[in-house]
Amino acid sequence: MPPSDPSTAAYSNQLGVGSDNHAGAGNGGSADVTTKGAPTDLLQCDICIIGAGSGGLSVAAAAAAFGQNVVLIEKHKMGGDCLNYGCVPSKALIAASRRAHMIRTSAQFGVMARDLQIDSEAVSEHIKGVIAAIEPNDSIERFTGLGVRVITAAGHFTDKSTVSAGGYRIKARRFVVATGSSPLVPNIPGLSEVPYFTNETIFDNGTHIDHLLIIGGGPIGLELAQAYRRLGSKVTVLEAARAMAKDDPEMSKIVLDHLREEGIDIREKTSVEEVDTRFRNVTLTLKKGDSTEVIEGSHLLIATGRRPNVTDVGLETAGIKYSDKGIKVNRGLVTSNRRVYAIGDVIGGAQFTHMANYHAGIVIRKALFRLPAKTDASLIPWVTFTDPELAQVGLQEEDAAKKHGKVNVLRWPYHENDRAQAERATVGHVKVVTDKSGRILGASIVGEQAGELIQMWALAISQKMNIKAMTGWISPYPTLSEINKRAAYKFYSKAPSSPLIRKAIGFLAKFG
Ligand SMILES: Cc1cc2nc3c(=O)[nH]c(=O)nc-3n(C[C@H](O)[C@H](O)[C@H](O)COP(=O)(O)OP(=O)(O)OC[C@H]3O[C@@H](n4cnc5c(N)ncnc54)[C@H](O)[C@@H]3O)c2cc1C
Ligand SMILES: NC(=O)c1ccc[n+]([C@@H]2O[C@H](COP(=O)([O-])OP(=O)(O)OC[C@H]3O[C@@H](n4cnc5c(N)ncnc54)[C@H](O)[C@@H]3O)[C@@H](O)[C@H]2O)c1
Repeated sequence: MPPSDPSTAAYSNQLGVGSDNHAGAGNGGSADVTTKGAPTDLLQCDICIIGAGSGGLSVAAAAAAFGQNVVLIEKHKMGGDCLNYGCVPSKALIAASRRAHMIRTSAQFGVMARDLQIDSEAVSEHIKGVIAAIEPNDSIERFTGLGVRVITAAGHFTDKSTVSAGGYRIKARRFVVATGSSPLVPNIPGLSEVPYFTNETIFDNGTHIDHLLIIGGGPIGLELAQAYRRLGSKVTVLEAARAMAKDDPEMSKIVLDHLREEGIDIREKTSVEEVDTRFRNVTLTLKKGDSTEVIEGSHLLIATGRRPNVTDVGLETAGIKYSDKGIKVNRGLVTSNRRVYAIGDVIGGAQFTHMANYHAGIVIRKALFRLPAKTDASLIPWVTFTDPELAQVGLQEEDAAKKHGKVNVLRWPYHENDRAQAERATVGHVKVVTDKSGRILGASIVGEQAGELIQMWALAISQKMNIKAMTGWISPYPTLSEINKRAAYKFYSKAPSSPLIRKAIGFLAKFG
C-alpha cells in the first residue's frame, strides 16, 4: 500500500476513532457491559468515576484500597489516552527512533554499525508490544480484582446526583468526572477533505512515511517530529506562534537548534491557510508575514492542542459549569455541583498524566478523609521527551522576577560534567532560579536525561528547600546528577563581593 494511501487504516480523519465520542462505545448500553443491568437497575456506591484514564484509574484504585464501594465507567479503552494514544506509544516510538540515532552516531565511539534498516511494521509491533505489557495494570480484570465495579459504556448525568451507564442508574456519595481530552482540530479550509493523522491514529501506522508535515510545534508535534526524522522521514513542522511556547525560551532554543541540526524544518510564526491534495500528496498553503508558499508532503499530522471532553456527559443536567477550556473547578477540584469533582485533562490547564494522578490524590484526601487539600501549580514538573530533553519545575526566570523582584539565576553546563563527556552528551545546561535568600523558586534542565535530573528539584521545591540543601549531599562520581550540585554551588560563587573569592569558589565548585 503506498504510504499516502488515504485508505490506510491508521491514516484517516474519517475513522471516528477516539475523540470525544469514541466509535463503537455508544451511549446507554450499546457497548459491551461488564455487568449488565435492566434500565432501572440502581447501583449505590461511595464513589462513581466517569472515565478510566490516568486520573479515573488512580482514584478508583486508591478508593477501593481504602474499602470504598467504587463504580468506574469507561466507554472506550481502559487506560485512556496515556496508555493507548499518548505517553506510552509516543515514548515507545521515541525509544525506537533513539536506537536508530545511536546506530547512526556510534562511529564517534569507535563502534561502527553498518546497513541500518528500519522496518516500520516492526516499529509498530514494538509499540503495540509495549502497550500490551502495560495494559494489564489498567485492565478491567485488575480493577474488578481490586473490588471496583467496572461498567464499559458511556456515562452521563441524568440529574444532579445520578449517572446513567450501561443500563444502570448510579447514585453515589461523590462523583468524579475524569473524561480527559481529545485532539483539537483547527478549522483550516480543505482540512476536512484530506486524510490526516492525530495522536489517536498515528501510532497504528506501520508504513514508512516519506515526508511528514506536522501542524503544531508543541510537545506532541516536536516529540513526533524528531522520532519520525530519526526513523528516516523528512519532517516539516508548521507553528503559528512560537514552538515550545510553554517553556523558557533560553532552554527551548537549545532543543529547537538541535532538532534543526538533525534536519527537521521548523517554521515558526507560520500559519496554514489551506490544505489540499495533489496526486497522492498533501499540500499546504503557508503564510508568514506577507509571503505565501505552497509545500507538499506525503502525510499530515495535526498536533494543535487539546479540547476537553465535556459533551455528552450531561454536565448541564448536573449543574456543572464548564467552558471550551474545560470544567470549572475550585482549587480543591470541586465543580459547581458540590457532590462532583473533576480531574485531569477535562479541567484544562497543564495536561499531563502525573497531573491527573496528583488530582486523584487530592480527591482521595478530600472525599475519603475530609482533609483540606488544594492544587499547587508551583509543584508541577513537566518534561518534553525530545533529545535533548527539556524539563521544568516551578517558576521560570521571567515569572520569578515578576513575582519576587531580584532573583539569582544559577547555571551549570553539561560539558563541564565528566559523565556527559564520556557519553558525548554535552549539549545543554541546568538553570536554577532562587530568591535572594536562596529559596529555590524554579529549575529548568535541557540535556541528556533532563527528565530524571529534574526530580530532585521537584522534591526541593515541594519541600520548600533552600539552595544550601542542594550542596549538602554527596553525589556519586561520575553521574549526570553532579550537574545539579554544581549549579547549586553557583549560588555561593555569586554572593561574595570580592571577585577573587568568587573566582576561588567557582574553581572549588568544579570539585563538587
Ligand atoms: C501524544 C501524547 C503524548 C503524551 N505524552 C505525555 C507524557 O509523556 N507525559 C505526560 O505526563 N503526559 C503525556 N500526555 C498527556 C496525557 O496523556 C494526559 O494528560 C492524560 O492521559 C490525561 O488523563 P485523564 O485521565 O485526564 O484523561 P484520559 O487519559 O484521556 O482518560 C479519559 C477517559 O475517559 C473516557 N471517557 C470520556 N467520556 C466518557 C464518558 N462519557 N463515559 C465513560 N468514559 C468516558 C475516555 O474514553 C478515556 O478513556 C500525552 C498526550 C498525548 C496526546
Ligand atoms: N512530554 C509530555 O509530557 C507531553 C507530550 C505530548 C503531549 N503532552 C500533553 O498533550 C497536550 C497537547 O499537546 P500539543 O502539542 O498538541 O498541544 P500544545 O497546545 O502544547 O501545542 C500546540 C501548538 O500548536 C500551535 N497551533 C495551534 N493551532 C495551530 C494552527 N492552526 N497552525 C499552526 N500551529 C498551530 C499552537 O500555537 C501550539 O504551539 C499538551 O498540553 C501536553 O500537556 C505532554
